[in-house]
Amino acid sequence: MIDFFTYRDGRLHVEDCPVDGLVEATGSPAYVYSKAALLGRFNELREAFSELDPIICYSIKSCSNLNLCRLLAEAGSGMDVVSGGELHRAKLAGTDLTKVVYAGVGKTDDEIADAIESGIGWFNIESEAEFENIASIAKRMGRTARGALRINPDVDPETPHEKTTTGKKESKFGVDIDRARRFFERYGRDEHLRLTALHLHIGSPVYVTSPYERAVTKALELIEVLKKDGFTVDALDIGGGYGTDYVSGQSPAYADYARVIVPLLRDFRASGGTVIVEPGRSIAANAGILVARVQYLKQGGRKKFVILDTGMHHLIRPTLYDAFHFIWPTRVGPDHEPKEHLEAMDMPGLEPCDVVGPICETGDYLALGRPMPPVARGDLVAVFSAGAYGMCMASHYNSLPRPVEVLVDGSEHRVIRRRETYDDIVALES
Ligand SMILES: Cc1ncc(COP(=O)(O)O)c(C=O)c1O
Ligand SMILES: N[C@@H](CCCC[NH3+])C(=O)O
Repeated sequence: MIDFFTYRDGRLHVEDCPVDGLVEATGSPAYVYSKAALLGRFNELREAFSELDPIICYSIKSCSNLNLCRLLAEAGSGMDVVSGGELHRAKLAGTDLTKVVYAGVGKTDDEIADAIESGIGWFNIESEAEFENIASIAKRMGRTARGALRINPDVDPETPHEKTTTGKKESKFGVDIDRARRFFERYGRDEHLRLTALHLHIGSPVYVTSPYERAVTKALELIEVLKKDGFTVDALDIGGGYGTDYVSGQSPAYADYARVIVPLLRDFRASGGTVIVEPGRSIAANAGILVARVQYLKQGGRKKFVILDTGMHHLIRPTLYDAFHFIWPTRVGPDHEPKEHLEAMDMPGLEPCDVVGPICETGDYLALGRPMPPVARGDLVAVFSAGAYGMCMASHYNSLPRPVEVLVDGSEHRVIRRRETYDDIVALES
């Protein structure tokens, strides 16, 4: 099982907190996070890449609750943001703003001015038009900002779903690597937006290390060419995308990625270059679960449906990317205590179920044909590895409130975002 989410005597615990007891107190559905898991992953990453002493910019989009951002900022993390709203969160979390990188293809004038005013580290520049706009805003403000050109190294990240590939040619993100020299020729001497860095982000999740190897190698070759052209690139942001265990043991450890990446960047670092990484999923995904209550069981033809009080409106990944999330009751008999996800689904006495939500969409499911131990109306189930791209992608579709968010620390738990009410849902409507 995943660290800090373990079964003891048939009861799922988050750290030392039994989940069923916790959810009796908070109600369901609930996103439940483990502080130790979150910080454990952050420290594991820092350790694995320590030789490069990178600026770690946690990717806020993956799980944006302020309490979690604050824990990471306190541990020394910078932030990767893609909007004014995320920059606002980074500020509220107490982030060192010089360690903020700002990506996104559609930054507005107001967002840009705010980021310049805030003194962020780098704008990750996604197009020629955007460069010109940021440079002219900085000039008007009498300020200087730093930019990193986002390049598409055109490597296949081998992500499991085409919707999460980003670093190939003809992607809306960044510019093709072949255009980079021209980009520097045109803009590399600007005084208000100093183009001194490169950025890449090849996709997410990337379960193999070789695409990083190819992408970083291409970036370093480009840096050499740019140097000969008379430009200095003193920072390289290699993005995020590291995998996580949706299925036990599915993903390489940070140390495996580092084994490939660190040697490539050793000389760049030794010559004074700054390395930046932007992990999101790999820090947050296995720090959180979504706990829901079984509302009804239903037979449809030969199919058995387990109908929950959560669904695609709270966790859209299965619907959007055909993503796998291990789902298991929070209380089980001795025959059904899971150790590994795939092995668990081979246990005797399971029945294939479609695990679905209350939303009026056929696509509203969390799993199809999934072997599950017997469950009854009123039981709680946990959807694992839901810490990243869970709550932050949740919606009010069908006017349903979003779940409460709870943080566990040892045997204590604390509500870090209260459950929404119906009044919250209509609060902004006149
Ligand atoms: C530019 C950028 N950086 C970082 C990330 C974080 O990726 P992940 O959560 O897979 O680490 C993303 C999302 O894919 C991204 O678009
Ligand atoms: N939201 C995604 C992947 C895209 C990450 C952001 N570029 C997921 O749930 O897996």
